[in-house]
Parts: sequence; C-alpha cells; structure tokens
Amino acid sequence: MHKSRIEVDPLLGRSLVTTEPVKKGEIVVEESPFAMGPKQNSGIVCLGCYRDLIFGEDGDSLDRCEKCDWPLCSACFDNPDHTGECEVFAKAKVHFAGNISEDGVCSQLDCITPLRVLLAKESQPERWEREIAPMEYHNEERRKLDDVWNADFVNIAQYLRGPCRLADRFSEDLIMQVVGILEVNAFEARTTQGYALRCLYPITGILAHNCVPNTFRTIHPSEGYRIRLRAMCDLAEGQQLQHSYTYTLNGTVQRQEHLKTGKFFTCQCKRCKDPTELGTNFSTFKCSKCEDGWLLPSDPLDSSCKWKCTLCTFSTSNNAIQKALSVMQSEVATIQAMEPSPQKLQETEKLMRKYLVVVHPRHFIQTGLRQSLIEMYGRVAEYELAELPDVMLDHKEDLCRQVLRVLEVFEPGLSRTRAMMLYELHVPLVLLAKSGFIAGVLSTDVLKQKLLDVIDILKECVDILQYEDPETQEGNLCKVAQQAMEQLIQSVEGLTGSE
Ligand SMILES: C[S@@+](CC[C@H](N)C(=O)[O-])C[C@H]1O[C@@H](n2cnc3c(N)ncnc32)[C@H](O)[C@@H]1O
Repeated sequence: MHKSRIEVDPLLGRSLVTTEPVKKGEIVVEESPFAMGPKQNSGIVCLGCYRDLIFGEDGDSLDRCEKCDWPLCSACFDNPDHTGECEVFAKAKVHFAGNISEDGVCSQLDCITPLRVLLAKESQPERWEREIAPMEYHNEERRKLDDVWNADFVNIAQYLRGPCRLADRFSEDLIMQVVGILEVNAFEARTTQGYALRCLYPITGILAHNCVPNTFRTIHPSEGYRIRLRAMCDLAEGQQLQHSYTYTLNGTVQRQEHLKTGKFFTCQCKRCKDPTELGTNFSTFKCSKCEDGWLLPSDPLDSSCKWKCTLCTFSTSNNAIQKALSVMQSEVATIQAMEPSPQKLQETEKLMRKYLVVVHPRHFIQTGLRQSLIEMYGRVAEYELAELPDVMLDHKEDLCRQVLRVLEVFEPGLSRTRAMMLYELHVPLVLLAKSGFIAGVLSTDVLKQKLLDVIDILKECVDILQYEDPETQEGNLCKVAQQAMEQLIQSVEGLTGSE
C-alpha cells in the first residue's frame, strides 16, 4: 500500500484513503494473491492453467493428475498451485467423478479455491490473522439465500470435512467464512491464454466501491497474478480510494442488483442517487405520451418509485419500466449470442433503430449495442475495412465518439475500455483522411493535421495500455497501437518531406 492508510467507517467498514496527493497513473497498491483458483460454478477446468477440459460421460479423460486423479492437463503435471489439494485428495483417496450439470457446472470443483485459501491459512498463519481474517464475508445475509448457502455447505464445507477427511483441521464455520470471503472480495483474473480464474488480494480487497471509480487495476499473469492498482486520475490527500465492483456500463438498477446480490450492500454514490446518472441519461426512457419528454425515476434507489416525464404529467411504475427493460435485454441477448456475421451486424443496427423511440440515445442498452457494432464494423465479412464506404467509416467514428462521451463521465482518466475505444476510433479516422486526400478533397496540410490528431489518439491509447501485462490481450493491443502510431509518424514525416 503506497501513500494510503486504512480508515474504518460505520457504513463501509474498512477502506483506504490517500495520505498525500497521488498523480494519475501512480501505484497505490501492489501485491500478490494470498490464494487463487477456479471460479465458482466453472465447468471442468485444468487445476493448473484453468483451460476447459473434455471429460466423457463416464468421467473418462486423459487429463487427470497422475497422483490424485483430479483434472490436470499434461502441460501442468508439476504445477505448484495444484500441490496442496493434490496431497489432500491423494491421501483421502477421494475420486473426481467428472460430473457436470445441464448448465455445464462441475460443482465438485467448487471446493478447490476455498481449500487453497484454507491451506494458505495453515502455511501463513500470521498473514491470515492480519490480512484475511478481517475481510468481510456477510454470512448473515448469505445464510438467507437458502439454495446457494445450502449448496455451498454441502459441496464445500461437508465435502472437505467428510470425503476429504479435513474435519480435524477446518471447522464448518471457518470453511463458510472462507467461502464468503471469496464471494465478497475475490477478483476475476485471466491467464495469458484468456482463461478465467479468481484471486484473493488482501489489500486491494479493502477498497470501497464507487460507480465512478478513481483507481484502475492491472493483473499480471506472467508475474504470478500480481495486481497493481493505480490512480485513474490525480487524487488529493485524504481522498478515498475506490474501484468498481460491478460493470460501469450498466444502468443504476442493474448495478444495484449486482451489488446487492453479490456484495450485500446498497451503493449510495452520486451517480446512483442522480436520476440522470450524472447527465448521461444512461437509464432514461422516452415518454410515450409526449413528443420531447423523458422518463426519469423519482428516486433511483427506491424500487417502488414512479418514473415521471420531464415535460408532461405522465408517470409510470418502476415495475413497468423494468418489465420493458427485461424484454429489451432478452432481445439483445438473442442477438449477442449470434456468431459475428453480416446478419448479426444488420440485426444489431435494426434493434438500435427500434429502441431509438423507446429509450434515450445514450441509454445503456444503446451503448451496449454500439459497442457490439464497433467490434463488427471492419471485422465481419462484407463489412471488412477495405470494403467500408466513407459513410460507414463516418458511422463507426460516430459510434466510438458516443461511447467515449459516456466513458468520460463514468471512467474518467486511465480507463482500459477508453483505450480500446480510442484504438477502434483511430481506424476510420485514418481511412477517412486518406480517402479524402486521394479524392482531392483534403489538402496535404489538412491531411497532415488529421494524421497528427490520430497520433495523439493512439498515444493516449498506448499511455493507458502501457501498464498491462505484455503477455495479455490488452498488452498485445498496446504493442499493435504503438506500431500503428510509429507508422503514422513516418507517414507524417513523409508528407513533410514532400512539401
Ligand atoms: C471488498 S469488501 C471492502 C472492504 C470491507 N469494507 C472490509 O472492511 O473488509 C466489500 C464490502 O465492503 C462494503 N462496501 C464497500 N463499498 C461500499 C459502499 N460504497 N457502500 C457500502 N458498503 C460498501 C460492503 O459491505 C461490501 O460487501
């Protein structure tokens, strides 16, 4: 922990606040995980590299550990992360059945990450006492969710204490505390190959949530999943360090629901309390009774509130709005599930047009559709870059700028999503500048200025992505953006030389 200290608040519990001003990009927390392992509700994955493994219906598979029989691919046979549970399973002779439910979940693997935390507690008792035991685990609230609590109790606590013969080492209460600690505090990470896992970071886990975060994190798989948390923007002394536990590009009701069911609190941040979500109208509906009015919730934190028109007297219930939203979300999900194709692109465009008369243009549903279109223009058949006419390049530019406008409010500063969007934006800008020059519409000077503007865009993209692990997708994008920037610098120098 750098330039910060722990503060305890009756509402938030522990949080971190800065002890002096922190510059944008400076590290505020850097640490290695206490433990890591498969995500809850995963399929059958390798316990070394987390890639999906294929098991036959009778549990038949070549990807089993030679010592304990649990899932492990041949490349991971000596992976040290698997050693602890391997000893436990081998000693207890506990068989891995290889069963998965209809929705692809292998509940027998739910015990792995809690077990790794419990074994780390035994090997690092002081670190456990100092850093892990104080973490929140919300057992009272979790206990009320009967189905989930009972499944965890059977699949994890009873399984470890019974078949795995650990009853004399770990009590039921301790195991359920660890399950809760993981649920409330763990972070999702990705291997260099892109497979998901979860990691428990003791200091980073102290950070409070805010729907407009002021820190951003990079997790480095090539450095043992070390995490670095940096200031997203300049911070003053005494400012609380905050990150988002939820997806920032969701509407208030959706973020609140995720925080309530997964993290057991109601967020009271400025964005959540503001019906317009800081002027973005990210959850705003169009009034169905007048021409220009907008429907806004009278109290965004009250699920029984009315949505009222900004111009006429029309109002409707939150229930009605949420019903309309869920219909829209299922239409969106059907299209999102399609493989990228010309048809998917056209259907996405159609849906965006359809919703123009239902929600605000910057509504989160529209923003999500825009993001999907941005990914497709230039990549799917019939819409590849070389084939895109200027009018579609203009469209892609406009889509990127609209998403960036929203991100400026919700993720101001060093935002990974912003970097991705800047990268996407640079492509139509370069092509439009070049085609304008070739058509004789742009002079050399104007072309040069346009390319210089794109260089600035790519520079900002690289400035953000420079912090990523070079072995990850984002780290790779940083290299690609850097190369594109260098090529453009050469092109501009060529233009200067030919003047
Ligand atoms: C990852 S922990 C954060 C550290 C925690 N306060 C502690 O003392 O260990 C998440 C929990 O902190 C509390 N919390 C974090 N941010 C909050 C916020 N903005 N409003 C209310 N509670 C919050 C909630 O109880 C939440 O489940």
